[in-house]
Formats: sequence, C-alpha cells, structure tokens
Amino acid sequence: MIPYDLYHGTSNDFAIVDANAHHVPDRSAFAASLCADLGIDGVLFLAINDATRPPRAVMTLVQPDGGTAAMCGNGARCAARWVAARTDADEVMLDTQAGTRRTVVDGDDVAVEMGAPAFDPAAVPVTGDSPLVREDIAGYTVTAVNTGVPHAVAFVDDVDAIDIAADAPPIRHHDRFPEGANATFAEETETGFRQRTFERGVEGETQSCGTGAVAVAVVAAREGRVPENATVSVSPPGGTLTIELDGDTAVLHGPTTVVGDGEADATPARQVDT
Ligand SMILES: N[C@@H](CCC[C@H](N)C(=O)O)C(=O)O
Repeated sequence: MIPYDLYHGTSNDFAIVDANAHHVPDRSAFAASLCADLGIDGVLFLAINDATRPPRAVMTLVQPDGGTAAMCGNGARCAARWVAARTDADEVMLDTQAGTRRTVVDGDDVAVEMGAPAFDPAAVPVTGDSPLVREDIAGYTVTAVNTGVPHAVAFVDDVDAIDIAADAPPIRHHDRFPEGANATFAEETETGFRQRTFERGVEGETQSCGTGAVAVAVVAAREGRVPENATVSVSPPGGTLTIELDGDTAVLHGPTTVVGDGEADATPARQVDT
C-alpha cells in the first residue's frame, strides 16, 4: 500500500506521495484510480533530494487522465508546504518540468515565484508565427499564454452565465493548441477578477487553478485592465488568490489546507482510457 497526504489549495485537491519512500510502478494508473476514488484533481509525487537550506524537491503532478502536467500553481503551493513541514524550512525550491520554482511558506500561506509568462507562439504553444491575442476561438475572444502550462483566457461579462461544460471543450481542444490548453474565463469586478477554469487533464472545471489565476492577471495587464506592476486579486470558486506582477514575472500567493491522509493500492486496476 502507498500512503498519501491530502491537501488542497483553494479547493484544488491533491494527494501527495513521498516518492523517495514509496515506489509506485505505474504512476499513471495509480493517479487515475486515486483521483476517481477520491474525486481529487491530481496526485503530486514529491522527492526531497536536498534537505540543506533551502531544501529542494522534484515535483511531478499526475492528473486524473493519467497524464503529467509540467506545472501546477496550487499543487506547487501544497507541495511547498508539505516539504517545509518535513524539513523545518520556510523556503523551498521545487524542480518542476517547467523549471525550478522558489516558494516561501508562511504558516498556511504559500507564495510561488511562477517565472516569466510567455505569449510567444512556440512557448505556449499555439500554431502560427505570432502570439494568439484577442482572437475568436470557438465563439470567445481569447488570448493564449503559458504560465507553466498553456491557458486560453477569455474575459466575459459574467462567469456564472457560462455553460463551461459545453463552451470550454471546443477551446481546450482547438486546432490552434497543438498540446491542448486549459480554458480560463475571467470577469472583471471592482476589486479584481472572478475566474473559472476548465482544466486539461482533469477534463472538467476545478474549484481553483493557480496557473489560470496567473494567466488572468498577466492577460489583464497585457490588455491594460491592470498596471504591469500590480497586485491582482483573482477569485476562482474555491477562494481568493493574489498575484504580484512586476512586469516580467509573477508571484502567486494563497492559502493551503491539510485535509488528512490515507493509503492506496500501489497497483490498482487501470482506469485510464487508452
Ligand atoms: N490546477 C493547476 C493546473 C494543473 C495543470 C493543468 N491542468 C494542465 O494540464 O495544463 C494549477 O493550479 O495551476
């Protein structure tokens, strides 16, 4: 059996497995099974490989479809808190497939330096030679940005009015996105933005998406909705995240919650569609 810890970041739910202590022979099948059983958004495999200051860990997110995502903003916040608790540290370096991310843990609150968002077509990726900015994609005016993973961001008048189960998949699977995209909708309010995201890999709406919140903030800055150096409040259904923009880079802040723990069969019957 494989023990895991359950965390959430603004209701983006993850099981965390100590990858140094426990070998999972098929991570894809394990994650698909555990996500289906628990109704969670992914499994984080964390391997602390340097416990000096600051400690360093490799973070791998496997999603409900059995695929691996290069980065996860809320997952990184939960991962940093998990590593901090085991190393008695308040600063943690996370090695992700999108690069190394410095994190700072302050009690329940965790900040992640998210790096430089990219609009470059090869980096998102999108087809074509120029950035995809305010183009009509499946009936929405979309701007594409990579904040560790690709997001297609559309500003709308009212996020509650969207039928996300119907409207997001044609964006998420659109031909312009050769690796697919998370479909993120945002509504400007007096104090910031409301957000809803349909996540690639989950293939449904999640209660929160950290890379999506950063995408909302950086696209808002690009469109002149907020200054390029600003602190932006973005509220998905699961809570409120704060994004510090400094022109080139973004820092994601928000709360994390320890939910509990459990254990699961290391070799479940495979539940991934192949
Ligand atoms: N929930 C995450 C994003 C996880 C990755 C995404 N679904 C993808 O496959 O691109 C977040 O908080 O950023």
